[in-house]
Amino acid sequence: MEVICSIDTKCSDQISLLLKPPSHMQVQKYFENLIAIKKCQGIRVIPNGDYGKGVYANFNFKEGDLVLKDPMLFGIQHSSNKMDCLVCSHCFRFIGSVELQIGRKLFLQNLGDFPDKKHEISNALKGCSDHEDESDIELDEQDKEQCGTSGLKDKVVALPKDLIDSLMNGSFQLPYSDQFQLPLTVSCPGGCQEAFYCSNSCAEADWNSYHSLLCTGKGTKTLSTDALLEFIKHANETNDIFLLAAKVISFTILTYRKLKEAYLEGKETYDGPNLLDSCHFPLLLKAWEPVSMGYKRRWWDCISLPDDVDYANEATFRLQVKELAFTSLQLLKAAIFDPECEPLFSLEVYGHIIGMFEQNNLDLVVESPVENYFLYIDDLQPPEKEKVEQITGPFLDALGEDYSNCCEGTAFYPLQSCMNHSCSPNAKAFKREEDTDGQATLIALRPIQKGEEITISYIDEELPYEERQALLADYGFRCKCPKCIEEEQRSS
Ligand SMILES: C[S@@+](CC[C@H](N)C(=O)[O-])C[C@H]1O[C@@H](n2cnc3c(N)ncnc32)[C@H](O)[C@@H]1O
Repeated sequence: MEVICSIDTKCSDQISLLLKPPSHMQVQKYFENLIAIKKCQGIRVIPNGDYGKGVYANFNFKEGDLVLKDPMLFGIQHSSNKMDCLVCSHCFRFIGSVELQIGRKLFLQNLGDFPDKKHEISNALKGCSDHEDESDIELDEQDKEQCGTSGLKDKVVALPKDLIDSLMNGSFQLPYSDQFQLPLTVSCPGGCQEAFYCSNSCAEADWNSYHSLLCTGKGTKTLSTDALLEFIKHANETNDIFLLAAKVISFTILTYRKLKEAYLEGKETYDGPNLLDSCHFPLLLKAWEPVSMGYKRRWWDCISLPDDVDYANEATFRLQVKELAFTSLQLLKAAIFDPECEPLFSLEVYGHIIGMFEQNNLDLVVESPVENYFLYIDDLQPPEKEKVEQITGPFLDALGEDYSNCCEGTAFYPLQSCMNHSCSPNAKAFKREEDTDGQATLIALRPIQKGEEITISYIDEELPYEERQALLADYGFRCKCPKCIEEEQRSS
């Protein structure tokens, strides 16, 4: 059965305007401004290259030079990764302390069902924060029994619960951990126990940009916390890309409200015809501008067919994806709907937002300081190394193989997402030692001359030709880079 979203019909004119690709002039102006603000003068975005817009060198770069640091516009840590790493919900830097990271992971891996344990987690964070946490919820008897003593996964070694607690509350310090200091945790200003930050400025920026509408705490600006919790639960159980789409919608609504306030105070003007006086639609278009620049296709049209779905069932699969998006959208609408921003709640817009992440496919990865900590201990000289390992060894054993998982998620980077693909790229995303947050860092793989296009590889470029082309088909193109042309000619 076809999915019908009434807003798609009701707001069709505004939706067309929101989804219309920006003109070359708009692209040029937007990126010139962004590059000036971000002070990344080494690049230019040119709107009308061979494959739409692309990024070009504005300087000569040597091999290994930093080409660009690109702060994300929207990002999420994967729900499944939240158990492994405690990171700032805004910049994705690791927070607390090495002890907290280790203790929290041991604590959570023994609790089992993570999403339902937020009170316990919050309680556990007491003493590792620069804020007094008001929550005084106690673990129930079953949890107390489980934690650190039973219910442990295979291969990992049990540690006493008191020891895990003392790691988390800061009363136990691991040797040499002062060499790996992390920012203290700052709680969410809305009082939820989901978001934590590395600084007040990150907490404030996140609140003002997205989180005030998506917070489940007492200070939230959401319409219904229950509806929001339902939306989050659905996303966690199906696809956490919906959480990222919710951030985009929340960002646009909050930006629209700020623009409207400034407009009503006479501080903001807008050009062009006033399409809908009551909702200041041109202001909504302006709030949407950063999103309008991202390359987009409808999610259910562009998502690749999973290996276990037969081509004969493709139409059914795409319809199921559309239905899933519709269910998610209805839950989000119940939580944060704003009638002045109604077109944002159309399935057409929601599908394109999610499709934007699908087409740009930019991984968010931040290395864990826990890995560096254990590497440092491993590099100590005897007899100090043996002495220290007597203390750290049991923790390493208890953590098991995944002792140093990175922070992993999905993000949208405004400049990196303008970079076209090459199977023989001249730049790549690469985190240096000093890159400890979620910004994208692009490094030159070989000398790049001023005026040359800067390309990255969207896939593993070492794969054989046919496999590369199959993976790139998900992005809607066959690669015609020199390496592909040469390999194609050789095989024919
Ligand atoms: C992340 S965007 C890159 C920016 C894009 N050119 C734009 O105009 O916004 C990815 C899309 O760019 C196009 N693209 C990127 N690299 C390409 C290539 N080597 N050949 C053909 N199209 C490419 C494809 O349409 C792809 O889905």
